[in-house]
Amino acid sequence: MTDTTIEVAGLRKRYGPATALDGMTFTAGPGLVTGFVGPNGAGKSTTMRIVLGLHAADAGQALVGRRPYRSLARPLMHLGALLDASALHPARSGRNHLLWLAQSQGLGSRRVGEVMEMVGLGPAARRPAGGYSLGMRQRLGIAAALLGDPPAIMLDEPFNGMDPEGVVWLRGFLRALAAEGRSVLVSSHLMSELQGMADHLVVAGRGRVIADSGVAELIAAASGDRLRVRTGRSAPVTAALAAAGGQVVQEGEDLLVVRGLPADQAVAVLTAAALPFSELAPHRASLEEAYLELTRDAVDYRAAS
Ligand SMILES: Nc1ncnc2c1ncn2[C@@H]1O[C@H](COP(=O)(O)OP(=O)(O)OP(=O)(O)O)[C@@H](O)[C@H]1O
Repeated sequence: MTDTTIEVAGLRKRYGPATALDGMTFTAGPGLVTGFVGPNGAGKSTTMRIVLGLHAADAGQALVGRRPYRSLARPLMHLGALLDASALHPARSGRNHLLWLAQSQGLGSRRVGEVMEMVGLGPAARRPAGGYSLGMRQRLGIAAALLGDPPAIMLDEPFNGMDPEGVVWLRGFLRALAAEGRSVLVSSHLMSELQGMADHLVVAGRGRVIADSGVAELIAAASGDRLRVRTGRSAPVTAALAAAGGQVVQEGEDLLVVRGLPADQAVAVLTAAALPFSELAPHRASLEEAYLELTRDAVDYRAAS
């Protein structure tokens, strides 16, 4: 498969007085699911619109396989994208919507049937798309993105409106696309959707990248050297671990968080003192915790607490 990295470099964009992009720079490479996350207004959709040539950047460039999207003769065969799942003719069936798209790109009708089946819309193919649920429209949009069997896929908030079964399906589906060597860029503002799926995370805030890192590294950094200790005897356990050099914080009735003490040493201390515990393990941060840590200073629209 050709290397079709999605690359944005130094993108700037203003809408009147509002700065939407302020030097957005990152790449989404082959074989990886890259999560593109950030608070509302961070510039994710604007970046994707510029990649597709729908909006012009004031500065910087966006490339797909080293070429601007607009210069590609048959773009659906290079990059498949879903920006707005509701952009369809309500009276047209899902199948006819795709047929119309396929014809515009010189693709045959067989591929339409294939992609409808891939996204699980086979049984609803001939129903008017106006009657599709949001989750079904997302599936139709993903089918459209796959029409040209492109080596790069870019989806804006594809989990929106999906039921839990749909979320599980889409996670596995995107992982499989990446495993075939495709570049997969997926925006979201719910970390839970990306947990266990994204290999790489680009975190945007106020129009620029504030973190660009492998998911494993991000989680390790946010996890720190903390231990979770669950015990019914918090007071003597706290005293014993503190005496061994740990900094102990009580997080719940029977839950302690300990810094500065390796797990094997903590076990040895508690065992020697014959103190009981039902859990003792390194704390592993969720992707959500890692993200909140990173974006603490970049949230424009935080709800009043
Ligand atoms: N067509 C437009 N006209 C005016 N302002 C715009 C336009 N598109 C985006 N903006 C502004 O640019 C900024 C970035 O918006 P954008 O939609 O790219 O963010 P986002 O990260 O996709 O947010 P969300 O998570 O809410 O979808 C926001 O301040 C937004 O109000």
